[in-house]
Amino acid sequence: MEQRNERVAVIGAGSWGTALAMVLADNSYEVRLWGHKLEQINEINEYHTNKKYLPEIDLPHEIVGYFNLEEALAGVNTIILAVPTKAIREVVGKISSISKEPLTIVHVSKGIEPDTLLRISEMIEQEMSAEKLASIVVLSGPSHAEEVVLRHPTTVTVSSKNMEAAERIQDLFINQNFRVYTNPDIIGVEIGGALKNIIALAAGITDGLGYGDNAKAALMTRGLAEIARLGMKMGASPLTFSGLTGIGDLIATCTSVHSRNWKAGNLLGKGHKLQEVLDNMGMVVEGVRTTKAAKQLAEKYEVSMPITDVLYDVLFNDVNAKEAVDVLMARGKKNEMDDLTNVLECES
Ligand SMILES: NC(=O)C1=CN([C@@H]2O[C@H](COP(=O)(O)OP(=O)(O)OC[C@H]3O[C@@H](n4cnc5c(N)ncnc54)[C@H](OP(=O)(O)O)[C@@H]3O)[C@@H](O)[C@H]2O)C=CC1
Ligand SMILES: O=C(CO)COP(=O)(O)O
Repeated sequence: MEQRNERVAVIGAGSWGTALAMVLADNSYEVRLWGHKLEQINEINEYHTNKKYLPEIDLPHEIVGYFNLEEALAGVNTIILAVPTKAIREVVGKISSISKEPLTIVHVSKGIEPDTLLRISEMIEQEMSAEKLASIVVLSGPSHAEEVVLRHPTTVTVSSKNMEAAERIQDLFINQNFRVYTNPDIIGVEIGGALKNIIALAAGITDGLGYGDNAKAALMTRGLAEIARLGMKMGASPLTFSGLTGIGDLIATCTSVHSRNWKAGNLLGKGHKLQEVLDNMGMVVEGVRTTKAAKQLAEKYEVSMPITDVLYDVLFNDVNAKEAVDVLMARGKKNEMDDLTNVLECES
């Protein structure tokens, strides 16, 4: 395929940034992959590998690694921002001070900032000078990097306040293996992607405790109910939670050995301490910080989020994982239709 004229810079050379760079290279764009570790960038350019994050994979030679951010951004008007939520402000601040042209920023991170309780698109809006920002687009959905780089069929969703920009990004990424949908509900898309990590941690814990499929199905179903309850209060459409960035990503993350959130939960369920688990993971486990943020959001919006509550206690108050499950099971009786009725009321 002939190379397309547009250059795209992927900012963040971890698992997801590298996988998305490969999709763009498959689509014949000139891809610049920026990372903040010189040794890793040298590895990408000399050996065409990124062994720490994707050990088995050879990268296409069209992907060029950049260590200098100014050089990576030169002549570029679309960037893919693929750093953990914790690093968003620092990295976007640097981009804002360097960029010369208005940029479309496609963020692919799944988190909420504790304390400010902002979604990632809102954090970007705060850090980027208005005159340097063309549009913000979020790309989310059930998409483990490890499968995307094998070109296994994957579906994702893009959303933005500016749907023309979202459609442009749909065209940028879509190919035979990577199918991209649009959804105008940016709140629902960002909330679903961030909060499924909490439930994936919890699913890992019950698997680690040896509880099996019934417990996991219960967590996923009741987890989606509490995500949707909060999301609707924040202004999301309930329908988004039955889409790719809701139930779709929840299934992928709660049931996959690739998920870092599931893996971390699994180790916690087996009795390991949180700090030890995080120290050994070597990659981001977004759900830990997001649990803090979601607990604060539940208080702010006065929404009941029992799974988030007990997970918070396991992570931050040293509550034993088995006791936390006992707390969930001993809650007062409920009518399952209460949540479903809320959804119908919201739709009417
Ligand atoms: N992995 C996946 O399959 C998917 C991930 N996501 C989301 O994408 C986001 C990124 O995740 P992922 O790539 O998997 O994470 P990884 O842990 O695999 O990689 C994160 C990358 O960001 C870099 N980084 C961290 N802090 C900074 C900083 N301050 N400045 C510059 N670079 C920094 C890391 O560098 P260093 O090597 O130095 O740590 C690393 O290269 C997360 O929000 C995640 O939820 C979404 C969908 C799929
Ligand atoms: O979001 C993901 C897949 O859609 C990746 O999940 P983890 O961060 O748990 O690996």
